[in-house]
Amino acid sequence: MKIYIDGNFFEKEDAKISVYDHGLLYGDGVFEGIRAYEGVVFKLKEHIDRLYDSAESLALKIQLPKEKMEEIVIETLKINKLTDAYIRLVVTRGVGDLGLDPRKCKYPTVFCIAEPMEPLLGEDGIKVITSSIRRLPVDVLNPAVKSLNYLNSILAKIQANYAGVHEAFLLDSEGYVAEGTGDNIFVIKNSVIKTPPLSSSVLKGITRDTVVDIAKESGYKILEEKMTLHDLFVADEIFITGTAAELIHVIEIDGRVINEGKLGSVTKDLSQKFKEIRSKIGRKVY
Ligand SMILES: Cc1ncc(COP(=O)(O)O)c(CNc2cccc(C(=O)O)c2)c1O
Repeated sequence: MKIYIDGNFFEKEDAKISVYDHGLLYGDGVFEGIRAYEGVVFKLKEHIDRLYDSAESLALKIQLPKEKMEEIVIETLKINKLTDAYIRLVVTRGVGDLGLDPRKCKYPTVFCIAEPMEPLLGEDGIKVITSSIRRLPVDVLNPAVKSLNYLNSILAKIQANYAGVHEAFLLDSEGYVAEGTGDNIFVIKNSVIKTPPLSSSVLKGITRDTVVDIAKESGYKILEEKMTLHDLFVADEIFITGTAAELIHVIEIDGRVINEGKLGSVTKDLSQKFKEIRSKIGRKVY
């Protein structure tokens, strides 16, 4: 595997960044997780737009134009001859003396990893718990910014691991359901689809947006609405969405079995429609 770092490609074992990189020292940076299917990078423009918005929100100036950043992703896939891949694109504040002041860093570090990833066949559903760790409030560290600060999610994931389940859901500071550690949440009740609004401390997931569009085009009633754990406990169906996860149904939450532990018809329909389009919307590599 060849890794892109600041204009050059390195073999995996030689792909290193400085210990003075503020991305490492302080989590000062942003990233995107992107997927390519059959030689098409799914919604590459949308991912690059979100990356630059996240950077802008942190006053992190990316000198490279968006077009160049897109080419970095394409070139990284080409040099590794990948068609179905998971891509990690990272921009840090850059190398600077010790001390968190961003002005110590003269220019950002940019690196891109691409690894083979077969499209998920749709796991057999997941069990989740509700974490006691609350999602960061929008006025503390806005989850809309996809930063390198993932400890909030990691602490919740540790709780899921100890509970022996796949995933943890986080509530926002008001107690409403926010999102998973690396995924958005959808709930179906009486054929109405709901997903937490951005004001519930969630990342505006690109898969989430795609599923909302598919649902609307399919004629479903879909709402962005604050939800409580009660809404999830009595749901007909629950599923999560994310670039890595795609769509995966939840079979149990905090011990409550959902839809008898089976894949629901709405989730199945949306998942099939997502699989149909995932290699058709985006940027061709070859
Ligand atoms: C907190 C959070 N919420 C929602 C999503 C889903 O967004 P997208 O539909 O745009 O992917 C994410 C993104 N989730 C994500 C992205 C990259 C890597 C990993 C990982 O688990 O290694 C997880 C995320 O990190």
